[in-house]
Amino acid sequence: MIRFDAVSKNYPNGTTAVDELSLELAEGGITVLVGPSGCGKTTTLRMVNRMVEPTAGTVSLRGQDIREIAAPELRRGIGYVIQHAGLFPHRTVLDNIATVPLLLGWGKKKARSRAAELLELVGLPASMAKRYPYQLSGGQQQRVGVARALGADPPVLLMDEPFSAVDPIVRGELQAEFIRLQKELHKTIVFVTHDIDEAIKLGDNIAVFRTGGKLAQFDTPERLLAHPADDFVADFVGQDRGIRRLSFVKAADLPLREGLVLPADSPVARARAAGEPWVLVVDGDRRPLGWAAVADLPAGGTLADAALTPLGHTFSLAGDSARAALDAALLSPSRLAVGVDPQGAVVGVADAYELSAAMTGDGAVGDAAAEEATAAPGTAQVETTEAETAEAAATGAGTVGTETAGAETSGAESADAATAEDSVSKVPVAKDETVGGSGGDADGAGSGSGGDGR
Ligand SMILES: Nc1ncnc2c1ncn2[C@@H]1O[C@H](COP(=O)(O)OP(=O)(O)OP(=O)(O)O)[C@@H](O)[C@H]1O
Repeated sequence: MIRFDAVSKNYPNGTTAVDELSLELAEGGITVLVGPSGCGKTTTLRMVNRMVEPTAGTVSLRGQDIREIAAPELRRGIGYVIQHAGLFPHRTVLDNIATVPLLLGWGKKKARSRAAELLELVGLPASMAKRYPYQLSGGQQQRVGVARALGADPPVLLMDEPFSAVDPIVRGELQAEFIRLQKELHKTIVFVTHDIDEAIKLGDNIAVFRTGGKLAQFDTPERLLAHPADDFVADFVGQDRGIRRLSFVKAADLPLREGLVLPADSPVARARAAGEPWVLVVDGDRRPLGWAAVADLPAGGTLADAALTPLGHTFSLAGDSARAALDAALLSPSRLAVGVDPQGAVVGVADAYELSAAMTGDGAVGDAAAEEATAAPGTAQVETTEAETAEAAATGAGTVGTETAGAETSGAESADAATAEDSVSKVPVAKDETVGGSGGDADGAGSGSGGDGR
């Protein structure tokens, strides 16, 4: 639904921020733009809401060239979340969230009641409504930023490093909450991060950029991990991509052995006949009781007479990934992983070798989709020059510097002064002008990000 056709952005100083980008972002999905600093992620994101205008090519939204849509109208349907949330410091949490509905002329009561709903939606207690941003933690502020962007229920959300400024634990919580929220809302989300783990966790599709604004690969997380298009992507994705890839292989598809699973009333001789050092003893409902070490079994009788070693943890064939299965094998006293069905009954066991062979051999489990992977254009990496780096620092493009509360407050104040519907058109302009002062876009649209959540 968002489509880039041969889109480039060149700045007068000779920087190519985005180079002939062609990309189609799925409706209702999360597309993550990832890559090293200065590779054009933020520029690409801002071309979607016309904060940056392309030098060449076309960006279209649901089939319509966005140049045909007035920027204020376009932005009404596009929520915008930035690093550090960019909340208005002099407004309460509730009024921050109500910003866009108020600008749209909803009236105070309706806007605030919508804001209260959104507060709950992002997992914040109603008691926080009257607080000011400085009275919230970084993670809470970020939730308010997300709630504000959702104010007018826009179908599209642009998120620029929204979780980068919080510690890893809070970040994990925000990511989990975000996944939950998206399951409910099905927004079309473009999400910028420099963190490949975050990209893999959140993205339905991932666009990896290299310096020079070139798209290196556009793929699902699974395919990116299984088939990086070139050395640059492989390096960027990381050394442990094999292990991480297992998260996308369903445990249900793994081959398991049943011969080592024996009911407690089985004769000891049967366990010996299995020819393996361990057997798994189960009850009448095939629930696991524990491991029996064959070498330590009594001479006769049944497995009910044997001393059992506790199980370790099992993995679920219904919901777990191959990664959980491999983990279960590595931690198991027998080095065998136990797969159970939703009722907790044992389906079978496998060791780490069998599991990894199934996952990495010819015709490996979960590889069918990966086979469809298309090779991405493997263009040479363009190094960022020192001058460009200095330019980036000076303009503060995509950095916190442009996203100061002060800049956003000015935008807000301008908005407050204008009439409601009018201010919808004026806010982005006021904001761009304010921020543009720190080094604007060549088109005069301003390179700074706004904080009005739209
Ligand atoms: N207004 C501008 N004028 C000149 N060059 C610019 C301008 N804005 C951005 N650039 C350059 O365009 C390139 C891409 O910048 P962009 O902010 O899109 O990168 P990014 O991938 O988001 O980086 P980061 O992860 O560091 O935020 C950089 O080299 C940057 O210096």
